Amino acid sequence: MDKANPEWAKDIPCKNITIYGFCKYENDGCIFNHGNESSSSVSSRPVLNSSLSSKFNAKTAPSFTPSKALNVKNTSSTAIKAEKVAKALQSVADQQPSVSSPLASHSAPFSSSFNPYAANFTPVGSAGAAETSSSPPSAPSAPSAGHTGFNPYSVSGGLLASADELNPLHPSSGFATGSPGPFTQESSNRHANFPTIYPPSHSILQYHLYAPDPALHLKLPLKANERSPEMLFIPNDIREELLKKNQAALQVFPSGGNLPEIVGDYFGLVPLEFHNRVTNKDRYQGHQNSLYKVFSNFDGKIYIMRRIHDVKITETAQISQPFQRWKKLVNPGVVEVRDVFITRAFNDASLCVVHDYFPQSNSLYETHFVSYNPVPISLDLLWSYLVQLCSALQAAHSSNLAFNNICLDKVIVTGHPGRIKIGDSCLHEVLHFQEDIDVTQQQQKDFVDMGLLLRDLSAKIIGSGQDVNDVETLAVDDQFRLVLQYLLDSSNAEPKSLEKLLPMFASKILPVTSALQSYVEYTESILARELENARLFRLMCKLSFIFGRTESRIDINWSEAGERFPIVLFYDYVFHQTNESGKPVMDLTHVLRCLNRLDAGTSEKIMLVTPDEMNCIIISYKELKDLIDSTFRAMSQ
Ligand SMILES: Nc1ncnc2c1ncn2[C@@H]1O[C@H](COP(=O)(O)OP(=O)(O)OP(=O)(O)O)[C@@H](O)[C@H]1O
Repeated sequence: MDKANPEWAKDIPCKNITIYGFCKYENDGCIFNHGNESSSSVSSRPVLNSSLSSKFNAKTAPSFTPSKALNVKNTSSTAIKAEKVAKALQSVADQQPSVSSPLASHSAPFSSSFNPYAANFTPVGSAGAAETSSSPPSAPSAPSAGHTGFNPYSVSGGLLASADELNPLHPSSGFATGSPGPFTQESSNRHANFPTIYPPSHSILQYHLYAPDPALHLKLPLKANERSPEMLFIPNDIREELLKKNQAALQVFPSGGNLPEIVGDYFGLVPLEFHNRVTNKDRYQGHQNSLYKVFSNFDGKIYIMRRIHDVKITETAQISQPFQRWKKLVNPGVVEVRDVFITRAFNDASLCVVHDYFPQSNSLYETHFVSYNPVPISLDLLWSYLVQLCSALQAAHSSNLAFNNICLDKVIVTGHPGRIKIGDSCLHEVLHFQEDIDVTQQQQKDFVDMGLLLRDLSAKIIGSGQDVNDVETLAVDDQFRLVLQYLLDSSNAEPKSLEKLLPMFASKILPVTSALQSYVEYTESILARELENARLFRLMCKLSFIFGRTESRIDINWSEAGERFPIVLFYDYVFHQTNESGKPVMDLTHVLRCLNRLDAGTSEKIMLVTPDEMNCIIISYKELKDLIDSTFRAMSQ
């Protein structure tokens, strides 16, 4: 080999790429092949690395770019600092190929901030596998178990998963192989074109920019009185879930295109169905349908609007009567209907039904069958679903209503622990208005539909037989099997009713209610912890507004003899503590304690010492609070 002439190495793959996925000397003289077409040209990064570096661009990330809107005096120096930070972060991002969200790793180039007007729109809270990365709903057994957490490093969901593995219909996904699942040939064909486009491109937040939980081996056993910083904040999995929900809720669709700007009282239509599945022909009387997220001009809230294309409705009663009946139905197991109207905004006579919107919700089918990471079904979860569905049925049937649409596609999972709601209510009644339909018969059909839904789900439990229709082969306990047999019994010997059904599993209702209650208490306790955040944040802002301004360095009031000097010392006392050897002490508890006392203006006194330790001031929190308030007022006048 001729070491003087690097030509000999141009076709040999660089080992750094093989081992680490990237070569940091690629642009710095490394003579081996980095996967470029021509090794002699200026090399581009290998695929893995390029997706990473494009995902995180600290320079363009708004968190690191000073806002132009702010009229800050030292804008240029801030910008220079921000650029330095950005550069440093960029280089860190470039050097860490493994730090990536599993979503982002398969996405188009990432724009670190959410840009609702980006032309390249892809849904966040929409249908399909799109939402499958969110934390799965859990069995109702324990609230903490519900927080399995989003593991960005997991192999199946992380960088190591190939595109094929992420395809729900790919054999390796476990969906197409093994047990054929509960679906008949027809139903699996119906979903055969489910897209593999997820994850979407631009709208993924950099969740890693927040402090992650420490690695397990660093989680030291704490004494009863000790707290780690993570324990002081909202748990990461809940924070991430709420962020994703907010992001999905606020995402808008680029204006222009075929969609009307305003439909009735609603605007900002965002299509929610981004899948290629063929709609069940019998549904909606064979009419085509579309689902949109919409913003209400009336109350500013977000809803979903289902449009049934090209319907003929001649009398207003067809709309108003079913709507009046269904809008009274309020139950946690039902997606409430808010509005029904006919519009010509789509250039046809479309029927629009408006329902409550639950960001990031997925149908049961998406959650358990076609997601990248299907939520496993357990018996506990099935009992929970059964109890919730019965509650919804009880509410509807007692109002002389029937759903007519209980199926895997129309029941959505809205949150932990396995909370579900029957969607799409009221529509069936509008479309079949004046048809000679017996509600009691429809209610009987609801029972059977519920049985079919639970049977299909049971078939996904590990150990269930291949024949979906055979309840005996399902891996459920005898009690659940009896419930299924009762619901699916077609002999019509006696009408099915909740009075007969509920006693069959009365003992199972209590654990479900306990789990839901525990979860409520858990989230309430988290909420209580966060209660003070806004107050402390405002206090921090107030302190930061007045502390460290340029004028304070020349103003006599801020000098050692000045009346505002205690503020300078207090700021140091709170944030700039050092230990005996001069090392910074960053004790969050100390900060919170001081700020809380300052906010309350307690009479407790503290001793503030000058850095040279030559002078000290003894002052109460009340006096400090008054001083800070008066300074702030003087500044804002
Ligand atoms: N109330 C809701 N809030 C938020 N998202 C919803 C709501 N209802 C449905 N979705 C989302 O919209 C997706 C599409 O719902 P839709 O009812 O159109 O299912 P579908 O399988 O496309 O049915 P169809 O074949 O009848 O069109 C659901 O999978 C879910 O992710």
